[in-house]
Amino acid sequence: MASVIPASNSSMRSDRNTYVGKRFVHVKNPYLDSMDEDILHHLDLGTKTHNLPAMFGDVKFVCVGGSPNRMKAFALFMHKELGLEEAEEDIKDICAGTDRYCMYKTGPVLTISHGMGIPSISITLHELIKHARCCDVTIIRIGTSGGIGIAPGTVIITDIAVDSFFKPRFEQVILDNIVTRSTELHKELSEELFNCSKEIPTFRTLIGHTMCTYDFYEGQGRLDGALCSFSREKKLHYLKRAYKAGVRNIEMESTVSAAMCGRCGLTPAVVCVTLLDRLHCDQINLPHDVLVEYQQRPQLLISNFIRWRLGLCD
Ligand SMILES: O=P(O)(O)O[C@@H]1C[C@H](O)[C@@H](CO)O1
Ligand SMILES: O=c1cc[nH]c(=O)[nH]1
Repeated sequence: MASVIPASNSSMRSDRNTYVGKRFVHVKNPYLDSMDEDILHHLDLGTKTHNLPAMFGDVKFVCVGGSPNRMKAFALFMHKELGLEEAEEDIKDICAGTDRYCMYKTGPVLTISHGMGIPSISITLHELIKHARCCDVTIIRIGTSGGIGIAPGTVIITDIAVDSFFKPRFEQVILDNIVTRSTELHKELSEELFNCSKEIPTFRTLIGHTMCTYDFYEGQGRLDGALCSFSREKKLHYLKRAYKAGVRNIEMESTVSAAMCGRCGLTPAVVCVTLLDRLHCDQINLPHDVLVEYQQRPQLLISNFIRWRLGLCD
């Protein structure tokens, strides 16, 4: 791990929860304060080697998504949209010492890739949140998903993240207990995002429930995995029940993201484009250029939202 500040520097050990009158990021772990050093292994950062409060203290928006290339493209796009002076070549991957995740900072926007699935994003969020000394942070997952009963290319702003039983909960196994946490998202933020989407006439945006699964194949009722233990009829029956329960898309990170961020004082949102209609097919067979354009849709919406929040819109 690259050392950027002297190991003896103690100025970074600022007290937790020091912001008054603001919604600050807070951690719920009494053990962290007694640690002499904390190595954020998967981000290749650490409390003795990096001045984390100085690096991230001014962050107001955290944008996360699965793929490193997509998130790098988003960071470069935000850099342009915010009209920042720094040369594009100087925007470096903060986590370059590891190939697990990538991270870029452009003004108040931190962009991070989280890999695929609940365990992967959960590790990212633990390491991201536990030494964050920021306040009033909005965290938005910008992802892809499978739609239910809607045209591919539609962008869904999640109002409620639900599990495979259509329940708004995230079940975390802790030791040998199942701990259930709420997956409530921020209603006003979803509405604010939806209002921003009205300025973009080139694609459709909806608010709906998002189902989060532990798997892409059997877990999402696909018939094309290495294993399949149900019939086409059962699959369609399940997806139609999901639709009736308000689910409009399926992905793999929203419940844990809502549960963790909500508990730690970040305001979470989830905005995903749909790549297919699961009532019609299981395979994603879009031409490459269409896939790329679809993936840019949530990015465009979030860029508009951030510029609007920062007072940069006309
Ligand atoms: O952010 P991405 O596009 O990676 O999100 C969805 C959910 C899974 O991580 C992945 C499955 O293809 O795409
Ligand atoms: O069908 C899909 C497409 C993208 N991501 C998912 O999790 N499911």
